[in-house]
Amino acid sequence: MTGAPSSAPGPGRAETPTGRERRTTRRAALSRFPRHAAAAIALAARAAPAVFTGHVLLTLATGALPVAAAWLTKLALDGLTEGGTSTAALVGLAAGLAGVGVVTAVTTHTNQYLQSQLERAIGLLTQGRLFTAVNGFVGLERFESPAFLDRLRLAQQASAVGPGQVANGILGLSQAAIMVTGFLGSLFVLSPAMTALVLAAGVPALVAELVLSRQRVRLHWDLGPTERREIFYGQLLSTVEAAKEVRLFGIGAFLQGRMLTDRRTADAAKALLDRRDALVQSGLALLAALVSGGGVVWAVLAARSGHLSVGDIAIFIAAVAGVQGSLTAVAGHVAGSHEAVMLFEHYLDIVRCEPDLPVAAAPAPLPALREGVEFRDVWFRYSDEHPWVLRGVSFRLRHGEALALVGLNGSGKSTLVKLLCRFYDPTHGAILWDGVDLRNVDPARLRTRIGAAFQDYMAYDMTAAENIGLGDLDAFDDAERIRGAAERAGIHRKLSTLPRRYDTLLSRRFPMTSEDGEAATGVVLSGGQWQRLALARAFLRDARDLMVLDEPASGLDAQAEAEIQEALRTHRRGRTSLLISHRLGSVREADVIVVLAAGRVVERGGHADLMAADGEYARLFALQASGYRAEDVRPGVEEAGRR
Ligand SMILES: Nc1ncnc2c1ncn2[C@@H]1O[C@H](COP(=O)(O)OP(=O)(O)OP(=O)(O)O)[C@@H](O)[C@H]1O
Repeated sequence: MTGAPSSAPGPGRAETPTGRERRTTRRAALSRFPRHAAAAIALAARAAPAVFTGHVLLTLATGALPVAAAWLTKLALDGLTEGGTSTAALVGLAAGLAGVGVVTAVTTHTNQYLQSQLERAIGLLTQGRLFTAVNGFVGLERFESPAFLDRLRLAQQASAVGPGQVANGILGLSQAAIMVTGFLGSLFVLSPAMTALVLAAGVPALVAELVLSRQRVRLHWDLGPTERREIFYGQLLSTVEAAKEVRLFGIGAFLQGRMLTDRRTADAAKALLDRRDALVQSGLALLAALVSGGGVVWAVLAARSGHLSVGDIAIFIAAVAGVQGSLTAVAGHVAGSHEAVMLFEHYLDIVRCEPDLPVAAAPAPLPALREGVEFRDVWFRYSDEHPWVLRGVSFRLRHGEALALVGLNGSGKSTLVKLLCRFYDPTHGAILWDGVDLRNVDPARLRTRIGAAFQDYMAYDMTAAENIGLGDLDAFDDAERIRGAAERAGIHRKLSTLPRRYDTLLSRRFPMTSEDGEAATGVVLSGGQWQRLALARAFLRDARDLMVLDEPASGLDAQAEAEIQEALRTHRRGRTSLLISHRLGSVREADVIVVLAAGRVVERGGHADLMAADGEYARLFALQASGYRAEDVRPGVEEAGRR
């Protein structure tokens, strides 16, 4: 195959919505509101059923209390001014008022506590579900998509507080509705015209709040990349990994400038919305003040002409304020829950996301490797927008064989390994495990069969034992196996001398407590020591069918490299392995060497054959060997180096 396949779907494309798609999504979001609000409420109820029930009951009860207080006040005032009411009845009304006050005070704080408890329970449940979903993405493509990362950030925010906000918003809405109904009823008895006026004045507030809440959600989304960049610059300025270069190159102020520019951009957009918010709210507040002011004038004149009693005036003032306050609260709760539901959608999008790589409904079984792995005309690019990285790669790795991949930087070696672990699927062509296409097997099952040390290995801020044990959770607490792996990776001696040996924290990021309960300092390993630790982690999985080592010795000193090469040679014997290395001295003993150039296999064969062919491999080998001229190497050492 010579030409590049033309219609390959790129893995990143599906996650990058266009402006039109985003607008359609927003419109559709409104129609999905009831369904998603119901999902959020159901989630809240499931997180802590008893707390949720208590919170609902108290919230609804709190809605009726102000109406009851207003009526009790009216009756007491009328009783006092109009006469004919017994003292016992007046005392009863006063006691009722006091009782309402006591119940209000108690329920308010109890309800606040229940609300906090509910939010914590929801946060725990949703964070768990969110990261279960994230862990379920078997590939890497989503983690490289800016749209996905924005959605994940919003989902994290929304999952922690979203369902609680939705529940509170809807409960608050019900509470405000009870209050509005109670006060509207009271007001209607006194003045139907005023009731209509107060109600009409509340409608613009509702509409305005809805529009503003949509704008706020849109702003959250639009500012996603800016805010993530700001966090990125902030991390560069505050993590030890970047601190060296930041100081040496004197780029602290430069990065800080970029961070603050992003912050200013985000702040300017937020300030614009806040100004709009303030303007609209002030206008609405003015309207409300005019309506209630006019109402009070009318009530006083009506009382003067004998149409209203003193108690009527009291309940009128309470009702106008109550209706207006409740309508504002209704608008606020509608907007709040609308905003929370729209944010909660990001959470739902992630937890209900389709698998990132197609997983067969009935995956093919993946028994131990018997024949080998075959790359069959594999073409790959990271997305439609990216250039081809692999262009029709075909080769076989036979069972029990040690295969080395060599080639210049960027020729596609690590990409091949990522495809082999099925972090991505080939755009065209296939990778076959004993003849079975990797697309047809369960990725988790495939990975249990592979041991690997990646070029960009992880240095976990955990103890030494944990750093190795993560290689195989079955051996996580198996000190013997962990020590064995460390010995083979040549890091045991170093780990044995650490303050708490294998239990020493390999980080200064977190506090460590020593055996006597005192605070102790974590230890920092050198680059080469970390690389040995990463190798030990890989060795812990060495009973797996296939060992993949991507530049396992790039950071090691000459002696360590010789030791590791020896360990790898011993390990490879009779096992299937794939080694990537730029140090051609370490690949010469491989059974097969595959040379990649610009995503194509340009040579393959044993070291001697490739040297005899005098092609790309021989050129690279000679170039590297010229750095070790024979006259500079003592005879014994030269021999040892060749072993
Ligand atoms: N996640 C990614 N998204 C987009 N392009 C990528 C990604 N990873 C690698 N590439 C590109 O793919 C090409 C091959 O990269 P790869 O890491 O496979 O090369 P390599 O042969 O392992 O290089 P090296 O010897 O430097 O490790 C490079 O041009 C690189 O820019």
